[in-house]
Amino acid sequence: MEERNKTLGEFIIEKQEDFKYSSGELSRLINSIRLAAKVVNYKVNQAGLVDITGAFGAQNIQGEDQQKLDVFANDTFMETLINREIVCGIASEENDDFITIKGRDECHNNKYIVLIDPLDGSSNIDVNVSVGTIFSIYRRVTPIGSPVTIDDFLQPGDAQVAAGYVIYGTSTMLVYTTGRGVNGFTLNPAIGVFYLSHPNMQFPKDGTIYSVNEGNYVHFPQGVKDYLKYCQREEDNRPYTSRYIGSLVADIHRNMIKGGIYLYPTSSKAPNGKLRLLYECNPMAFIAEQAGGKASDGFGRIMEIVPTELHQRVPFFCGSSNMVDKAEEFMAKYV
Ligand SMILES: O=P(O)(O)OC[C@H]1O[C@](O)(COP(=O)(O)O)[C@@H](O)[C@@H]1O
Ligand SMILES: [Mg+2]
Ligand SMILES: [Mg+2]
Repeated sequence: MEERNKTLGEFIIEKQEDFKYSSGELSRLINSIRLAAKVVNYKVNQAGLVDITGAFGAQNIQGEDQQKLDVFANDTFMETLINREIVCGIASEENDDFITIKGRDECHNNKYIVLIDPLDGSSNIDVNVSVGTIFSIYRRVTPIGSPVTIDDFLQPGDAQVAAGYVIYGTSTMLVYTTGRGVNGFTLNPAIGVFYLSHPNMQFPKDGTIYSVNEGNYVHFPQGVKDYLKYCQREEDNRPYTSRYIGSLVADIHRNMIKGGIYLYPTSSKAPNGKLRLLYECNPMAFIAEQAGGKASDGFGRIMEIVPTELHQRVPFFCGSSNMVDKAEEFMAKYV
């Protein structure tokens, strides 16, 4: 079968031996995420027609006003993952704490845990701009059969078994890695099947796009300010183009295809940055590095950070390797 016409299901079966832990569960887990993504995609596409936009009327542990679609997406992914008996624990941006799941035998015999940002780019839901879902998969570190603990979730990004995202955009794509490169699948909405449309995705080493919320400029560290001035200076192939969608998944997806860097630095409003290490930065970093890009906190690899809290935030610089290197050069001047 021609590579590009392969379905996600066929790809998963074929690549099964590629998974770090060649077990049926991981492929069934990726398949579960595919199913949930289709349900969320259907709702995202109805956002203008049914009452699924606007605030839900509650705040999450991050102190953010939950949007109705945040809650719908969270419920959908949670129910799908719980009912499929593959994972022993789930942590979500929308849940204060992680949840543990017992198998049919009422024991904790499943070996994978999932961390998820069910709806990324919440500020864009009501204005018909691309949003996404981000997921990160680990093998538990506590003994199989014993109760899941926070230690199973506080693992560095380098321990991820798989990670990926769904982008609900002009088309809906599922992009994921199991540590053997990055592959992108586009949904044919007419028949509800994901097809391999972007095999072996690669981050260009260089780019001319930088993505940052420049509204926070005055609060940025001096190294970031200097790097942005470098991007804007009339030299070589600069000034670069500034493109910021406000949905992490969409900004990084575009930069992975075209070349570019995404930055969410610290600021007075976000002393540790805004993005969460476990279910935003680590999975996007795994994707970026597997595609030949880089992901840093401004000084070192994101995936080497040893987490201390479920919802901890970190500064995030992610994209074309030469651009991340240059940004780190400017940051290093002020340590
Ligand atoms: O509006 P800001 O402060 O620029 O933040 C935008 C960033 O915040 C996020 O929306 C955070 O994700 P959530 O929408 O999942 O909370 C990112 O997707 C995006 O890159
Ligand atoms: Mg997010
Ligand atoms: Mg979110």
